[in-house]
Amino acid sequence: MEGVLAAQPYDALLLLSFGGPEGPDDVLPFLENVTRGRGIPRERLAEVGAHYHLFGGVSPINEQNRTLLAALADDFAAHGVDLPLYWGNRNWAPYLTDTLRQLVADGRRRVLTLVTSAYASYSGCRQYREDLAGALATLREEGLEPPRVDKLRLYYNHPGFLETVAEGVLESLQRLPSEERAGARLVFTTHSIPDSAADVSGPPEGHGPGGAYVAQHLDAARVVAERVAEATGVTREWELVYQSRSGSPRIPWLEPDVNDRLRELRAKGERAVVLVPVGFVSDHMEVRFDLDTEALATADELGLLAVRSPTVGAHPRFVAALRELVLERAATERGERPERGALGERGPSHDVCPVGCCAGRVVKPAAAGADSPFA
Ligand SMILES: CC1=C(CCC(=O)O)c2cc3nc(cc4[nH]c(cc5[nH]c(cc1n2)c(C)c5CCC(=O)O)c(CCC(=O)O)c4C)C(CCC(=O)O)=C3C
Ligand SMILES: [Fe+2]
Repeated sequence: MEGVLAAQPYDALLLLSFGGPEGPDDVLPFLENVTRGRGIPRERLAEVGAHYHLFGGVSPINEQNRTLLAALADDFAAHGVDLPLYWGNRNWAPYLTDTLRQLVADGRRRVLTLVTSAYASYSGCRQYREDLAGALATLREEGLEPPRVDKLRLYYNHPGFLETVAEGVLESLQRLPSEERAGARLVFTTHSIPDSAADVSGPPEGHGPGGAYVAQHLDAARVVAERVAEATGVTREWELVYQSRSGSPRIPWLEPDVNDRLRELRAKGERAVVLVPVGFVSDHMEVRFDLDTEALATADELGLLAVRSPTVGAHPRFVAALRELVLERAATERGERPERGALGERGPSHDVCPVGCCAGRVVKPAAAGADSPFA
């Protein structure tokens, strides 16, 4: 038992996520929320709306977050961690601003935030910090005293994340016919983002082609590939590809696209692949549609054997990792020097985003970082 002091000085953990529609009528307003003020072509919106309608207008992401919260609550209780859990989203109810009002009403003054993105990028890191700043500013305008808000370090290279991904790959290999297993390649996937966003992802000293976004994914993929090689005794080829591109076709985004790459691999005579969505933390729409529906259909047409390995979701080892990260940060805030687990070559990420980290196209206030206008 870690004991009730373990999470001090924090008095709440806030799960901050993307949000998704919960029925057909929600799809369009949700997409309008997502794309407000961004240059997403109308046709792309209609196309993405159709993906949601294929699933009854329901994104799996909200249910996955409810499951994660329940698993965190159980894990915390089992380890004597007394930290109330809250949940707010960027694009759909429960909206972040409403959740922060509730936190204040409940008397919470020191909040630690866990976002459902494991890597550095504008969309996965700074934009969530901007969401926090916007919500805190609203509270202040309403005459409420905003709580102090911190954000957990990026967890893409935490042992409990990467070991869970590797275990999923090993299970997935078992789903291939035994004679195809040894030859199967690992095709890691993540969300494509504009090259210009990738280049400025992470702290300024790492800005340059691909930035921290690409470097972190390559580091994570390498660790997983090595674990799988050790466990199977087979060193197989691996690579990182991209999916879910949107935006104007004239603007360069990270490539190759997973579907294009599957075609090339088949043309080169490859027979089997494991698609590893290492860039995502749950089987939300980008996984269910862009991989399970579209990429697996591409593979099928090509006569390429393909299986998709699981995301970490609410796997107990990942949930334990989140608890470890919370306790680590709490200890750091108390002035202790806790162990900070990290696999791969890049070491543990910073606790506090420096100025210029994951820069956006325009400078907006962002909370929970060195440039936060809030305490
Ligand atoms: C890096 C990244 C992550 C991973 C990190 C993280 O998890 O945060 C992520 C996650 C997600 N993205 C999601 C959905 C969407 N993303 C869109 C648009 C965009 N994503 C981008 C990047 C990312 N997105 C970018 C650069 C755009 C272009 C517009 C813009 O600059 O903002 C659009 C608009 C239509 C379209 O263009 O596809 C939608 C509907 C959902 C929910 C899925 C569900 O409902 O289950 C999730 C978890
Ligand atoms: Fe997205």
